[in-house]
Amino acid sequence: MSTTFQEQLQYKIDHKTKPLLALGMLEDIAFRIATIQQTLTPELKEPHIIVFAASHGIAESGVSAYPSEVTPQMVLNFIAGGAAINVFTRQHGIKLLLADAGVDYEFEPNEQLIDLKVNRGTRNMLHEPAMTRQEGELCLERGALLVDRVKETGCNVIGFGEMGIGNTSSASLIMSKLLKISIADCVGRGTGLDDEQLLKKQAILQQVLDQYTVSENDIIGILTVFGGFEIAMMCGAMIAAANTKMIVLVDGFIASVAFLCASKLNPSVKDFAVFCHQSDEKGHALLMQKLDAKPVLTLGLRLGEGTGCALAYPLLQSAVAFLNEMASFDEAGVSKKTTS
Ligand SMILES: O=C(O)c1ccc[n+]([C@@H]2O[C@H](COP(=O)([O-])O)[C@@H](O)[C@H]2O)c1
Ligand SMILES: Cc1cc2nc[nH]c2cc1C
Repeated sequence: MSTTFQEQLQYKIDHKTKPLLALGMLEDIAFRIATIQQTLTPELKEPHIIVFAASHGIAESGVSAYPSEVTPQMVLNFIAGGAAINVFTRQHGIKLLLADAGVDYEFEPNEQLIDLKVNRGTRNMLHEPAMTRQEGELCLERGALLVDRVKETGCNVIGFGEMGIGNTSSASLIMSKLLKISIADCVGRGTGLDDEQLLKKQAILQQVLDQYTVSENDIIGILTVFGGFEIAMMCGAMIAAANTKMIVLVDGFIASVAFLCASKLNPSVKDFAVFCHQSDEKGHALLMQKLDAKPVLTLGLRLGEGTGCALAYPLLQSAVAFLNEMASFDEAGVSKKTTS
């Protein structure tokens, strides 16, 4: 009797020297990675994380606890190697790429910063759409092209992070619109708003939402109206990564919203995703539920930058290692479960 690939894979996992299912979520991760690679002996090669940075016009309306200039300042910090994502990618041997998707700052040419700048920040969507449709399409295209370049290194596992003061506002609006959920359920404290500031942010975002008529089927239209450049670029990058059968590491709230857009444009991206962590940002738990996702880590992070991807990566390595290296009951001469 012939067995399917999935049956062979499940058999291999189930016959490792452990009680059935005793490696919990590591078994799901191993199953997913092996299925993506269509092999019983998967490998993780040339892991990359790309951080896309962009500025947001809405930031001038008081929706973030930090000023807009933190975005270019943090880009300089990434270049200098001093941000959390630099530390964690160094720790785990992950190659970090930095892309300027649309920061409102003229950086000196620097070989560590990939210039994909579409504009110097989005427009304030309280007054006009965050970007033009052409800009939105350019973001998808540039994100995809960068991933195609990374693919040439032999990379088969890639995570996406972001940096953009104000981007939880864009993410909340996109989530609310695409999933038809009230904005109140999608808005959170972002970089750390207090109760009063949170209510103000919610009122501003409700005003934005009421202002535009865009169909929930028009994904690019929604990205265009609500921004931002880094979210649209992550969306294009995720689709390209899945198209070339890479494992797609999904980070926190903003990256998950980019993934939501990607999955609406191309439902097959879901087969390539590993949801790395449950962010503390309000809205993320509901978004994970709607995507039927069970994040690997719950650490109370709300940083972005792809930090959840970097922190989850060693667990993917463990999942692949147990599948490749652990002995089976037969190999080790260990007695199998007693059957009643
Ligand atoms: O990844 C997350 O879940 C996450 C949650 C809250 C905030 N952030 C980061 O904080 C910034 C956006 O927050 P805000 O308040 O400026 O909209 C942006 O740079 C994100 O990387 C990230
Ligand atoms: C300092 C700082 C670092 C960040 N990294 C990602 N989002 C951020 C927001 C702030 C404010």
